[in-house]
Amino acid sequence: MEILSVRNLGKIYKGMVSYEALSNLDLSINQGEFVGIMGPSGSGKTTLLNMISTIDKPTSGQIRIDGEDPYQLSQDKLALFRRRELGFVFQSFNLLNTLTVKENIVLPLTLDGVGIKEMNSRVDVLADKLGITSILDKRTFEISGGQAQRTAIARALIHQPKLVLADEPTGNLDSKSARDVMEILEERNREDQATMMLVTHDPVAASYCSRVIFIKDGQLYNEIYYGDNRAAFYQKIINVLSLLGGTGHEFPSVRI
Ligand SMILES: Nc1ncnc2c1ncn2[C@@H]1O[C@H](COP(=O)(O)OP(=O)(O)OP(=O)(O)O)[C@@H](O)[C@H]1O
Repeated sequence: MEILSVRNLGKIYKGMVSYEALSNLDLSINQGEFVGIMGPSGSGKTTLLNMISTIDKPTSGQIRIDGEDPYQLSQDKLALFRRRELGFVFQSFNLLNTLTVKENIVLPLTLDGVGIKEMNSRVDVLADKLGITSILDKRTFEISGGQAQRTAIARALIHQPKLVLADEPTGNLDSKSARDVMEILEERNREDQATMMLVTHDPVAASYCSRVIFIKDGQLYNEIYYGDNRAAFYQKIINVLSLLGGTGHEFPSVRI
């Protein structure tokens, strides 16, 4: 079943000089897929993510999430749609520092008026899966970057959204924590069929996806699927990146 459908998407930033950041982009993500988006700096990844996460409006084309065109919704319904149907994971974690880990995780449920018992049971199950049970009562300044990102992932998954959108989720982590976070995302995708789209510069992170889509100059460049194993997929990703161009800084060639 198709969860995300992007058709003929175009975005022109208007200013002193207009800039076409995306043009005629088609993309579709099925239920249970874990899709990585890669491309050189300035290729349009963030623009695409902003359109899908309903933060910014496309200039042309159409986006449907589970059959719904979010841009046809009123402002109120759009806010509700974003909160209920989407989950977000950011590079900078975006946790609220005045709240505990647990309070951060249940925030989407609190806003939706879910009962305490239901909330507690969902947190317990998810915290166990993510290995953060022992830090649930800590404040965010008392936990590590890796633990903060796991907390953010728990918050993104707690309301069982249709689509989880992750923007460079490993960007602020050391390589060990980055792998842990990717393993957790991959596990939740595989075991719970959580549908995910991840924008990343990191080929190691991308190698945990089931498919990687490459964008160049605002257009689809190529896509590759996970084959037999992660090492081989990583190598395929590196090969496409080297064809795409870009600097070593943009695409760190960390070995697996
Ligand atoms: N608000 C804006 N106004 C004008 N141009 C913009 C705006 N936002 C982005 N752009 C331009 O659109 C193009 C695509 O930008 P975008 O941020 O989507 O790229 P990206 O692939 O996410 O890059 P990076 O990997 O560096 O984050 C770039 O050339 C950028 O300069």
